[in-house]
Amino acid sequence: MHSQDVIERLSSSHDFLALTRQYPDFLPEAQFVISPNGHDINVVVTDTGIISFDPVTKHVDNQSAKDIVLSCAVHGNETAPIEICDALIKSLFKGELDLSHRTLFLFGNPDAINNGTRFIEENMNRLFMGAHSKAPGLVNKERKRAKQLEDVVTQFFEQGSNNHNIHYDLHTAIRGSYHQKFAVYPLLHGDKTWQKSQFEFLLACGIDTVLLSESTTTTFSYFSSTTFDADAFTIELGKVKPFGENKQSDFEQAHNTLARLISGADMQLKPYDASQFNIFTIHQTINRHHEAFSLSFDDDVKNFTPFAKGDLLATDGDVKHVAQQDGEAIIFPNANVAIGQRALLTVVKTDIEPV
Ligand SMILES: O=C(O)CCC(=O)N[C@@H](CCC(=O)O)C(=O)O
Ligand SMILES: [Zn+2]
Repeated sequence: MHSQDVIERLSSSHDFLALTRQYPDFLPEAQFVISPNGHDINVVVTDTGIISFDPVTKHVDNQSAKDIVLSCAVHGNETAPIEICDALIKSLFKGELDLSHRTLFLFGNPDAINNGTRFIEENMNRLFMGAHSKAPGLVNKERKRAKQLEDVVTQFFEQGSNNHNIHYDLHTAIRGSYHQKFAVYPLLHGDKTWQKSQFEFLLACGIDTVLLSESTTTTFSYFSSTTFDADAFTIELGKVKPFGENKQSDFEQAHNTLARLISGADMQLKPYDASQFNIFTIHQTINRHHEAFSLSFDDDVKNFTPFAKGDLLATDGDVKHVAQQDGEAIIFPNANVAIGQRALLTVVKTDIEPV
């Protein structure tokens, strides 16, 4: 495959996901201009799963410019976000969607998409903030890919307007959830504080539940939030399902709101009203340290299930982890994580005043 082949394939099929899945390891760089609505858009394919769209004719002034990263498939089997990004990319090619803001789309882990699994060797969403290169170094494809994604995002934001950086990292959760859609707001540093406008955006996507992280992490959204001052979230849009099994209506609000964001259309946001949100703070992060690790509850127990103070949550070797407060709820329980990794979060309700 040569650059010209990439350009020809995309010009005729508009299907960057298919091209990515056919060539999960490598695509040659390609740069070309499309004018689906008479407005030139500069398209750059950097590699497999990495494509950006830049409006040559600016529709917005510099003060309103946004540089937007939409990533999906950082976990390969989380298909609904892949379908949303795929649809947005096709709409841009076909001219069904206008483009007002530079937008970078990332299909994070093409091999894992094809494999239908969360990852191949290592969970990529623990490899950002340079973790990819810490011991044992760039020893597998996921580590190399995490580094490449960091580099691409760095270049994208550095070449942008630096006016308003945005990164929504789209996921779906392994378990069902009492709150179907929710976002993780990464820890904010310095005088940065939670943004009302972002809560309004989330609500327009159908997300009324937000978990405030209180620790540094090595996730993709934390990387963009911390390094580029981006409004960045991990966004959980529902439950993991294979391709073809996602109910489109469940994702319509998120899809339409992202489309409006990219196109510069009126976002139709409702003014922030705290009573419309469930806001939690992350209370315990329970990592697995022993081979013998078990959760105290079944696989069908949903995210946000509350426990009573003293209830056993997990046993890690000889250590027993219990709920420390009444109503402490579980998130992302997974007994099968690698040793040293996060096996469970707990959250408790909180109130905040975003600005
Ligand atoms: O459902 C699960 O157990 C995991 C869903 C998922 O992939 N969640 C992200 C959250 C990242 C964050 O904390 O910002 C992850 O575990 O990577
Ligand atoms: Zn995920």
